[in-house]
Amino acid sequence: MSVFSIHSATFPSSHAALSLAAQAGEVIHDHAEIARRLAALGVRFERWQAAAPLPVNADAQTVLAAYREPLAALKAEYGFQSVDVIRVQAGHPDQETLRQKFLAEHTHNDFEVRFFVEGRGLFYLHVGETVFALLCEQGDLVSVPANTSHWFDMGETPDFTCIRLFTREDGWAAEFSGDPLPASFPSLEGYAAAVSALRR
Ligand SMILES: CSCCC(=O)/C(O)=C/O
Ligand SMILES: [Fe+2]
Ligand code: NI
Repeated sequence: MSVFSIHSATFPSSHAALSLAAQAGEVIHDHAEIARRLAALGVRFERWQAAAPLPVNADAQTVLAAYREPLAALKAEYGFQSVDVIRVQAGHPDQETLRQKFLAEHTHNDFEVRFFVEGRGLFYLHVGETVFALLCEQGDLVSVPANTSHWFDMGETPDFTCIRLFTREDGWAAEFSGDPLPASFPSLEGYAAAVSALRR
């Protein structure tokens, strides 16, 4: 279940799930409603299905082949120049380096498009004084507009595979803000626990 929630950018908690539950302004679970709210921010959020079942831990070529048609449509629509597949699971040799890189607030001068082939991850979008948390899961396609501040948490025990599309040949490039804001927000695990507590 994808989840979208809205916070003040001055959210004071330090990884406290209960305090998130108490302070979250609004938490939305309905995919169509999440998509509608995100569209107002210029974010595209869709649910996709693989044309064929994918073997677990399929290689990049197999993953890209499974989504050939929707990817071709996206490339035609936006002129993407390069595509990659990123898979990070617990025990990945670069797990901590990658986690810290994506946890740092950054922007791209490029439109960021990510499709979750497997697993899950948590995007935080920082727009003005508001932070929007978006828990993405297998099947979710999300775009982040160029120059929108954001960060991403894969969690302490990461498990995700994403297709990433870039409008530049050289792929991932980011500008880091150095803003300490991400440290005051819950991790993927803390966030997931808080939203499931809210549903009980
Ligand atoms: C969810 S794909 C890995 C993270 C990434 O590429 C990115 O740009 C996060 O902001
Ligand atoms: Fe990014
Ligand atoms: Ni800021």
